[in-house]
Amino acid sequence: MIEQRGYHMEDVILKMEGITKLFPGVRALDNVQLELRKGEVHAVIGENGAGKSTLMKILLGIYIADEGTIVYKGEPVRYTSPLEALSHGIAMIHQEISLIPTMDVAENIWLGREKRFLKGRLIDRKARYQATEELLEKLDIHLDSHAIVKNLSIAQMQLIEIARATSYDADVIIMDEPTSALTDVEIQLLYRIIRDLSARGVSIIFISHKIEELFEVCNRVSVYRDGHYIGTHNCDEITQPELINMIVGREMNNLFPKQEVAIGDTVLRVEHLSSAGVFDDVSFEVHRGEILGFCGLMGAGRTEIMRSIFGIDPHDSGKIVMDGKEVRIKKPKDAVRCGLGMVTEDRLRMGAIYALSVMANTTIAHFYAICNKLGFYRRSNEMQAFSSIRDTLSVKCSSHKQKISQLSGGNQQKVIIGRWLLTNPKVLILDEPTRGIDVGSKSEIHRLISGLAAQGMAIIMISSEMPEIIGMSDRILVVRHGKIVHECMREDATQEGLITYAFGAQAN
Ligand SMILES: Nc1ncnc2c1ncn2[C@@H]1O[C@H](COP(=O)(O)OP(=O)(O)OP(=O)(O)O)[C@@H](O)[C@H]1O
Repeated sequence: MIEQRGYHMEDVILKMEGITKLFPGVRALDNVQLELRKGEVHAVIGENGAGKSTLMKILLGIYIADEGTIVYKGEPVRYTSPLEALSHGIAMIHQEISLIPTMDVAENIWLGREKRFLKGRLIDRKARYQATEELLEKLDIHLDSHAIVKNLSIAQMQLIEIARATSYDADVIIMDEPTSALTDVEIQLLYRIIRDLSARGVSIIFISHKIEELFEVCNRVSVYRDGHYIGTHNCDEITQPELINMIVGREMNNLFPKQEVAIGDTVLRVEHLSSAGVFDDVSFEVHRGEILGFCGLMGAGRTEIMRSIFGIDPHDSGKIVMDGKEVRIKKPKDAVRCGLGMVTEDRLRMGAIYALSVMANTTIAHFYAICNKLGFYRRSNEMQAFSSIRDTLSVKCSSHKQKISQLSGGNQQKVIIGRWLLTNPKVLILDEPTRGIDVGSKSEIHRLISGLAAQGMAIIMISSEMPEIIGMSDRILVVRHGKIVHECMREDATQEGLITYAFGAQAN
């Protein structure tokens, strides 16, 4: 828990009250409130579509509330743009990286506000790099201020975003799922930065779906559900199950509903697969009905191995064998023909077609199956396929015609996952299937994955969440620096053991 010092923790810096926001056909927020105190880390939590982003967008002036008031530092305010909010000390760090890839770290941080001389005609480059180094040092971020952003990892980019927000001397920083692309070590660094900012009196709004992390880093938590405010608690006065109850509005006693399934024959065998500098001599097999978990640190090569098996990226050597026969997969189309399906990690960028409806986005990879025997499109088949996914994954949308772009981030993800679930492959590869997805829907997706395995599908699941890997997999492989370094059965897996192998230390 963070200690507050040097100011009164009771000082309220921001109060949003009675906030209501209507979109055509949706009451996104209904009489909602949020109270932020000086120097606190305040978690904002709720299911996908609960209204968290809409509330933040109202604070930043991206949307105008239909009703309600915002009082900031004792004054009623109504900003008209994020830039205006920023100039008053409210900064937001988005999940999507908003840096310019071809510029370096320092240029990105000070873009548009560099120190100038010669009547503003020349930028003071020396001052820019000096200020960057001081800023990075203060935050203990080890990055070269001259490094070009496109050569950095997503995690490093996120750290630059954080550095940029702090460089504005913001009083309030909103962090939208800040740890979703970070490794365990970077998460610890981020927590330290947050504690440090908080100790200096900066208030942080922390949006996250990872319940455990709230207890590690937040002082209070406000819960929202279906556009309603449910309540606010001190994190040390509420238990994890109580919080989950508030979020989902019902008892959740089985977070990992894994069914015991008899494991069948080998479906997919990968032999000595290598790609120079990316992964090396990877061999494994997966059986019918089995859930094979792939864990490891971010950047360990798990995604790259799967992308190569699925034909998105090439490999240099090795064999892929499906049902006993060697197959050549050069592009994803070949993989689909062999009976593979893959839900990629960056499914929103790779998968969502924003101009199309929720229904079209769900059924697009399933098109032939929704036609009748003569090959004519059947709307009723499409409706049925869509409804089954909408209901199983609780996709929140106002109608099947709604544009996917209007759905909350988590609901968009559910649609893309649902799309692949409909194609009924022999082997389904899921890369971080529940990242960004709320706790209730997570458990629905787990139930669905487990149900698919029970029907004989082989599942390969990459996840960075250890409880998810251990809770769902029959067998677990640990990848480190592009190699499989450990294999264990579910009953022998412990979080500490897996993490030890992932970090490369010797486990006992
Ligand atoms: N521009 C829009 N047009 C129509 N409906 C919208 C728009 N933006 C949001 N909504 C709706 O408002 C509701 C709240 O969405 P919001 O994005 O605030 O949820 P969220 O809590 O941030 O969810 P997530 O965790 O999935 O990001 C959803 O039902 C969403 O479909």
